[in-house]
Amino acid sequence: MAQTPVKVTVTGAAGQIGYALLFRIASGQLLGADVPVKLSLLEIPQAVKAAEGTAMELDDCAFPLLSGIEITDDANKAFDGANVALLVGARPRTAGMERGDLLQANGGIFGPQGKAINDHAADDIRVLVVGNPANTNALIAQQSAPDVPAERFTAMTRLDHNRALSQLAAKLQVPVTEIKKMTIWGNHSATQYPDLFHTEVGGKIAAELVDEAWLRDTFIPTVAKRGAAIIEARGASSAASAANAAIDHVFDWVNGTEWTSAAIPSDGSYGVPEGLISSFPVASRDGKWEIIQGLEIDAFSRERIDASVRELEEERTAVRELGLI
Ligand SMILES: NC(=O)c1ccc[n+]([C@@H]2O[C@H](COP(=O)([O-])OP(=O)(O)OC[C@H]3O[C@@H](n4cnc5c(N)ncnc54)[C@H](O)[C@@H]3O)[C@@H](O)[C@H]2O)c1
Ligand SMILES: O=C(O)C[C@H](O)C(=O)O
Repeated sequence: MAQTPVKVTVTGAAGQIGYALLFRIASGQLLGADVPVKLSLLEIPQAVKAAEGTAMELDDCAFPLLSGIEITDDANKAFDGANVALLVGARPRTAGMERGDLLQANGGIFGPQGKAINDHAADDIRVLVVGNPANTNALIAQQSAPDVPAERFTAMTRLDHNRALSQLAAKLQVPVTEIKKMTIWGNHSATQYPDLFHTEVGGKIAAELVDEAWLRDTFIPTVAKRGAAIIEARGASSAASAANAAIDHVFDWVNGTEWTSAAIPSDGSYGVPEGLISSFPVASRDGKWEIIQGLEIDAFSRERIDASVRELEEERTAVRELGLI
């Protein structure tokens, strides 16, 4: 273990996603099987004891790559020297609640955490926001961190991407590995647009392999409302699948990929207003996300991308009015 450990800060570490995430980070799945990590767990004071319990279990795994664990309720300490920040801690949506209801409840968490990242994180900090409403929480954190390059703040739509892969694979009876170029556009919400017009299966465009009614009336709503369906079925929001998607997002960001979905700050591509943190088809090269350019967007897709982007603009307006950015 010659390499200096990478410091990974996880907020909401005592929560259910935290429990599904931390062991995978410590085992090397977040950054690579040869990269030592140091974990920093941030929790609210009343959950610090539970985080200590999780840390005891992490110790008991004797992970060869885990070089240390810090636990704190102080964001300034938690992000001090952090190279990767996974902002999970937030209030989860419960049955019947829409993401808009969460803006006020969660907005206050992400401003101070963004400031702590700004003031204390390492120069190469990469931030993934998982806590909902993820895109707008990422925007709040980013706006509170003016010294950190804006593109280091991202939000998670990889779970939506993976859900779309799984639904399409089941429909076409193919392994997920045969599906290429899946794309989620927009917000991590029920307005998101999973796009099959650029997705390829065995070299053919997926939208041409399924009938339009299934695409419009089954596939899109099933993927977009999967979070609510999981809450309905489990009585709690998705946890292991969300942790899995966070691992996928950061692994690909650091190690590279030719095509996936991630919510990153818009540069104006595809008519998405600059600055909104919106999901795009992305590649990762040299440790940086790039929006895949040059895709043709037909009227069906345009309408759906625009609807989700409109929702992101409304959320941005709402948090501006609340004084959160
Ligand atoms: N983007 C996605 O795809 C996706 C998927 C699933 C869940 N989520 C979201 O992830 C978030 C966490 O979900 P969960 O199931 O782990 O929730 P949870 O309630 O089990 O855990 C949340 C944890 O965050 C902690 N917390 C609250 N405020 C905090 C703060 N200011 N600083 C540090 N920690 C804080 C709580 O004490 C709790 O331990 C929710 O917002 C949920 O909606 C997002
Ligand atoms: O939908 C939710 O509120 C939970 C989470 O974002 C999910 O997609 O599973």
